[in-house]
Order: sequence, then C-alpha cells, then structure tokens
Amino acid sequence: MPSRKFADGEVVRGRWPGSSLYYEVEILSHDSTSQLYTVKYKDGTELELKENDIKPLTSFRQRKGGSTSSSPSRRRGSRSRSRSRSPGRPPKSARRSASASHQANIKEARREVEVKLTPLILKPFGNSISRYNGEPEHTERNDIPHKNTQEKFSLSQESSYISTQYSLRPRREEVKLKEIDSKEEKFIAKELAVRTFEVTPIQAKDLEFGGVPGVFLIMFGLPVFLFLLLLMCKQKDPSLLNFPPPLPALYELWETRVFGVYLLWFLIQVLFYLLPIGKVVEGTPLIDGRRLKYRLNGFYAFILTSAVIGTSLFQGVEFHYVYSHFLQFALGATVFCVVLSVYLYMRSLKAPRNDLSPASSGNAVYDFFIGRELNPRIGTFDLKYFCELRPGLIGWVVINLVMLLAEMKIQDRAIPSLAMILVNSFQLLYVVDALWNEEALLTTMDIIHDGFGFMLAFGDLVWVPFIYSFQAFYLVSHPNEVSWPMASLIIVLKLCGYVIFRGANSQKNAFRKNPSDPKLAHLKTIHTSTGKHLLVSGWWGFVRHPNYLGDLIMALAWSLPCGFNHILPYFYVIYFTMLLVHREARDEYHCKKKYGVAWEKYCQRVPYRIFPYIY
Ligand SMILES: NC(=O)c1ccc[n+]([C@@H]2O[C@H](COP(=O)([O-])OP(=O)(O)OC[C@H]3O[C@@H](n4cnc5c(N)ncnc54)[C@H](OP(=O)(O)O)[C@@H]3O)[C@@H](O)[C@H]2O)c1
Ligand SMILES: CC(C)=CCC[C@@H](C)[C@H]1CC[C@H]2C3=C(CC[C@]12C)[C@@]1(C)CC[C@H](O)C(C)(C)[C@@H]1CC3
Repeated sequence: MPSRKFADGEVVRGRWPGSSLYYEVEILSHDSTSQLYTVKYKDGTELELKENDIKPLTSFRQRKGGSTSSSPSRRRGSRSRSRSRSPGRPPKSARRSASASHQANIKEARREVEVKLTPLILKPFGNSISRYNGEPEHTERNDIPHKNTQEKFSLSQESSYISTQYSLRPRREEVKLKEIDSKEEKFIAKELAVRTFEVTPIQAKDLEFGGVPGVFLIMFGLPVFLFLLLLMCKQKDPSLLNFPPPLPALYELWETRVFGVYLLWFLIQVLFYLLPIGKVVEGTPLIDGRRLKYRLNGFYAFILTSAVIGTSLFQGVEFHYVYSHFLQFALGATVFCVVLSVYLYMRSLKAPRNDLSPASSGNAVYDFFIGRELNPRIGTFDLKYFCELRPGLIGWVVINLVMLLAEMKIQDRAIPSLAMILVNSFQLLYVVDALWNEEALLTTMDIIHDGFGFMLAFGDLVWVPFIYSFQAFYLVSHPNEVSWPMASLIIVLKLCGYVIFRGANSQKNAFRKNPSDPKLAHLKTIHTSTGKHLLVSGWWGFVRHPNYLGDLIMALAWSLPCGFNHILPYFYVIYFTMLLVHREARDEYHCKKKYGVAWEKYCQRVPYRIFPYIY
C-alpha cells in the first residue's frame, strides 16, 4: 500500500500550482488512488496537490523579527477585501475554529517568499459563482500576471456569472500590480459601458423561457389561466371536459375595497419586515465583492401575523369576505404585481450596471419579465427578498385558513373535514419550514441569478397564494371524506417527502457553510476547479436534485386528500413537476458552466436528475 508523508490536519507549505511559490496550507485529506492531497489555503481555497508540491513548514528558512503577517486575509488591503472572496471560503466562524496549535504554527512560520492572494473579478455581470474553467490545471493560469487583459476578459457572452479567481503575487510586485489593477478597473468600466449600451445581441444570449415570444405568452397566459382555474373550481362539476365558464367582465371583478384590504395586508407585512428583530446575515458576494445584509425575521413576522389573525378572529372579523371575493382578491394582487413590475423596470433603467441581474438580456420585454435589477432596494428594504417569503407565502397560509372556515360555514360543519385539516397542516409545515430556514433562500437561483421582475413578482404575490391554496379552495365546494387508514398513508407520504426535502436541503446548506463540518465527514465529495466541492454521496449521491424529489412527493401528499373524482386538485402536482424539471435544466446549465468537467463527473456518478431510475 503506498504510504503518505503528510497527515490530515497537518499544516505545511503547498506550492501554488504552476508557480514556485509556497503557501501555508492545511492537509484536509489524501486520496490513495490518485495520490493527491486535498489542501486548504488560509483563505479557504481548496486544491489538490501532489506530494512533491508539499513541503514541511520546517524546510523553510525562518524570517528573523519579521513583523509582517503571512496571512493573506490580514494583509489583503481593504479594497481587495471588499471585492470578491474565494467561492469555497468558509464563513468566519468556521475559519476561527482552527485549533490554537494550528494558529501558533502559522504565526511561527514566516514566509521566505511573501505572497498575496488577490481575487480577480473577471466578469462584469453576475454574482458569486465562478465561471466554468475546467479542471484544476486551469487554476495554474492564475498565478501568471495577466499580460493580455483583453484575453482575460474575453468571456462567453451567454455566461452571466462572475468569475473569481486567485492570483498569487510576490509582494514586491504590489505597486506594479496596483497599476495593473487600475488598468483592469478601467477596462472593466469600458467593457461595462460597451455591454450595457451596445446591449448584448439577444440572439447571442441564450434566453430562457422560450425567449421574447415565450415570456410574452407567459405574462398574458398565466393570469388568464389563473382565473380560468379558479372559475372552473367553483363549478359544481369541475370536470376538464366541461366547457370553461366565461371570464366575468373586468368591472365585475374589480373592487376598490378589496384592493384596499390587499394593500393593508401588504403594508402590515412591510411593517413586520422592518422590525429590528432577528439576526442580520450577509448574502453571497455580488459582482463587486459587496455582500448585502439581510435581516432574518420571517419567522417572527409569521408569529406576529398569527397573533393579528387570531385577534381579528376573536374580534369577529368576517374572514368569509376573502372567500366570497376570492377572484377580486386575485385580480387586486395581479394589478398590484403589474404596477410593481412596471416600477421595478423603470427604476432598473437608472440602476448602476453592477446591480443588473445576470439573467437580463437587453430586450425590454424579456427584462420586464425576468427582472433587470438583481436586488432592488429602497434603503435597506430589499423588495425581492421581502416578496419571496412574506406577503405571498404567509398569505397562502391565511388563505388556507379562510378556506377551512369557509368549508365549515358552507358545509355546515362543527369541525373542518379531515381532508381540509390534512391540507392545512401539510402546507403550514411547508411555510413554517421555509420561514424557519429563511437564510437558505439567499443561495437560491431566484436571489443569486434572477432579477426582480414580473416573473417573481407574479409568482410570489399572485401564483403562490392563489394557486398553492388550490386544494383547500377545491375542498370548500367539493367535499371529500378521507378514511383514517388513507389519512395515515398520506401522512406517511408527506413525512417521507419532508424528510428527503429537508434532509437534502440541510445537508447541502451545511456543506456549503462549512465543507469541513465533522458531521459531514462521512460524505464523499468531488473537487471542482472553483475550489468548491460537490457532494456525491448522501442525499446528493442518490439523485442530482433530491430536494426536488422530496418537494414533489410532498406536493402529491397535498393533493391526495382531495380524492380522485377530479384531476383539478392535481393541477399543482402537474405544474410543479413541470416547474422543477425546467428549473433543474436551468440549474444543470449553470452548474455545467461553473464546474465543467467536475460536473460531468458528478453526472456520471449520479446519473438520475430527480426520479431514481426514471429521470
Ligand atoms: N414550492 C415551490 O414552488 C418551489 C419552487 C422552486 C424551488 N423550490 C424548492 O426550493 C429549494 C431550493 O431550490 P433551488 O432551485 O434553489 O435549487 P437547489 O437544489 O437548492 O440548489 C441548486 C444548487 O445547489 C448546488 N449543488 C448542486 N448539486 C450539488 C452537490 N452535489 N453538492 C453540493 N452542492 C450542489 C449548486 O450550487 P452551488 O454549487 O453554487 O452551491 C446548484 O446550483 C428546493 O428544495 C426546491 O424544491 C420550491
Ligand atoms: C408561475 C411563475 C411565473 C413563476 C412561478 C415561480 C414561483 C412561484 C416560484 C419560483 C421560486 C419559488 C420558491 C418558492 C415558492 C415558489 C417560487 C416563488 C419557495 C419560497 C417555497 C418555499 C421553499 O422552502 C423555498 C425554498 C423558500 C422556495 C424558494 C423558491
């Protein structure tokens, strides 16, 4: 059996690939087959090195009285700190947890060659995800000062991600490099000007959702479809074979009072969002290295909302009004969403280029849909983040409650049906889970990649509350008695889905937060050229999107209590399968770009996307 020279956890010097510079690293693991060590640099960058490229600390001459810290993070100027971080860099808390002896080792050993790790921002659009640059040998390019800046920036047009790479530079070159940096900055500014004003030709960019015609259809089709579904559901026989009822005239649907109630609801949620309670966390780094701050108080907002709703019920507020004006509320929310989308588009025209979403194309229609600005904010109020979890998601739970009360009233029941209780409690668990794990939202495609435009505004404020509550709405006028054995089976299904959904999301979130978390030590990973790893065992070794699988199983469990008389309550499962299959394809596309060969390796090891042995 081949022997290894260095032990896990040992602090040594690792050669930066392609250079003669050595850097303090910690040995993370050793692969006996490839004979490669996975090492971690002090700023969190992880690479695989050959044994020849690793030297014990003692083999380096000590620098007498050297007062300069060898820590790249300490020496990194404020400018570079404010730019981008290593994609694989663990959070501060994780870095601080290194043992005291490890720290002493680091302090004791002074560099012969002093170097600095400076992140270079290579792409003027996007967020914190690195561009596809193949396998590790590509990182070797990074230590070479960029003679040809143009080459560095000639990135594929369709890639909308920032690429953060590290340059290892001898210290004496710093002044020279500052000049290069300032040239690079001027270049970026010039590039940006060219890109934004001579807007990327639409055909040169891969537009999602069927491009301009596709989004045009979605924007007009979805609201019409929503009203058709709601109207069909209200029919006595909601069979798809029945001719859909005609859409009522607009004047019948519009009620200013309803709109006022909707605005009041929205403002209450704004107020709760602004309350200075809850932890403040930083989002993923933006193109310019900035990290936006987000207050996590969604769960508190939910508790406060429950208190308001409970008090109103106690005071005798007539919640049936929402049921009897359901279509009017849906229209009010749609109008609000259109006004909001117009506002978002108009303000995005004045937004600095760095604030534009990597998904935006330069085409007005497409950008109105996908969102031109990535994180529109009024002061510290983040419009997208707020809308994603508050008025719509919490509104969904309130609408479900309204349906439960309406069922009792219309069907003259003393207690709600078992089917209604199941639907209400399953979806309540889903929403509470989302609010409890609010921080996880910060790494979703919606926050990192998509702008805030009609798609998310309509999705968050109209689609989620009025379509996701569809099963409860259906049960009000189409009662279904569920037996206890059937209910038990549905509960087991829901719990299975939840365990997969939560297990997969938590495993990935914990791994992304701290890749060396001892609780995850049993999991196998593959290295990618960005410094990040991909999980290839555990939930993420089962299928490539285990969280989607869990979500879909839960969706089925939400529909089953409605029985098998009609397909309508299964609309959510069908729509959701389509949404997640499409979302998976979008994510796959981005991951292929980000991780290249490593992603292909992952796909070979984990061949199924969502459904094992099926898809
Ligand atoms: N109810 C709804 O309507 C609805 C709609 C959409 C989504 N969702 C739910 O929202 C949650 C989040 O979904 P999402 O679409 O944002 O996608 P996600 O699956 O949470 O995230 C995808 C990202 O995970 C990372 N990743 C992929 N494979 C990995 C691996 N093997 N190891 C480590 N990291 C890996 C990649 O990003 P990095 O490598 O950059 O970290 C990838 O871009 C899901 O649970 C989903 O079911 C619900
Ligand atoms: C129909 C149209 C135009 C768009 C639909 C998209 C929209 C409904 C979804 C896009 C991202 C989704 C999402 C959740 C809800 C539905 C979306 C907004 C989510 C808030 C549900 C709860 C989860 O736990 C989550 C991870 C927080 C979800 C984040 C993404």
